[in-house]
Amino acid sequence: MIELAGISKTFKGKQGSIHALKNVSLSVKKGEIYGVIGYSGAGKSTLIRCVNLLEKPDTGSVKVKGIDLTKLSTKKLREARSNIGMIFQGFNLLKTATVYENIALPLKLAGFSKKEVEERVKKYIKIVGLDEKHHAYPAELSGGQKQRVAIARALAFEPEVLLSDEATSALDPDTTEAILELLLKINKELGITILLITHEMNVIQRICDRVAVMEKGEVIEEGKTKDLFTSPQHPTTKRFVSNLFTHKIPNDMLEKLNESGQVVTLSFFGESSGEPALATVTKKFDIYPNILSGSITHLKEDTFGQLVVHMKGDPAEIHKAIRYLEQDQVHVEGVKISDENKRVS
Ligand SMILES: Nc1ncnc2c1ncn2[C@@H]1O[C@H](COP(=O)(O)OP(=O)(O)OP(=O)(O)O)[C@@H](O)[C@H]1O
Repeated sequence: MIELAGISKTFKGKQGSIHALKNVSLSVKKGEIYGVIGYSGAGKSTLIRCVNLLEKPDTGSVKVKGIDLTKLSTKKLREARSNIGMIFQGFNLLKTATVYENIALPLKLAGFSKKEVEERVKKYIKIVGLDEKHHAYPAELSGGQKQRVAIARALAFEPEVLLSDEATSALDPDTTEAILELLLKINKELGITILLITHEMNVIQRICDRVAVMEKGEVIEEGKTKDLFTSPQHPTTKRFVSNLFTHKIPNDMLEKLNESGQVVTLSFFGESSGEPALATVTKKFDIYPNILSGSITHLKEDTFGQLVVHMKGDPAEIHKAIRYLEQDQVHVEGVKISDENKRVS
């Protein structure tokens, strides 16, 4: 649905050139939710703005549904853009217009008939759950409600692609969760392909099928969200994942426990596969596992769990137990003593 190939973008500033994007390529399939994550300045905003050509790349092609937008005339580009909705961190609502008008005005300007405008506004206000708020002004709405209006405004054009530029970054955790649920609903029920940028790993974890990690204008790692959680490769990806699971085992405790066995992190998918596997190895091998900490979190279509376990026993038995767990689809990693003392590396 979206194909970016060899995108580069340089900004000329007072202090010289800034290479915001360096030869970035990525591909988003139809019906997918694709996330781009990176720390501030990584180039995420520039990248997403290149998709609808709010920012024109210096080199590379931007294909949406097979059409290279960089090659289109102004008129054709305007048409192509109507198939690409966008939502922003700051909502971008008209303060002096009601919820209804905020959604209706862009449609009117685009030439939709009065009847069509009315039908679409009503339909999408309902979909985003703001039926009671037709006549409210933005100042009377919470952050989450404002983002719902912005989503309805984007959906009213019935686009096949929705771009989300840090849409939940200004919201509290509960409201973020509700907006992510809404994005999931839009993706599933309306079949809209979503490309989002974020600096929050929980957004990726909760709704994205695939993810690209950006740093200094480049994609440093890319893959299925599931794979990134179990075996992140790049140190930056590892940092993002470990920030989500902070199983803090104090260094002195770790040293002591390692004298009588090994402390490991077990990562697994599915709500219950970790503990039953652990129960089985206890029966099969001469080891005594003790759970030190654990957590389970929801991915888009799965659950992901981590247990930090002290495996007490003979090293040969522990080794056999670990092999057994790995064959049972449990990812096992030793917990190292670290400066940060957060989690596994
Ligand atoms: N219009 C511009 N003029 C000059 N430099 C720019 C411009 N837009 C972005 N940059 C620079 O390009 C780099 C990438 O910026 P970008 O906003 O794409 O990163 P980001 O990952 O979205 O960061 P943030 O999360 O802080 O928005 C930064 O160094 C930024 O200062």
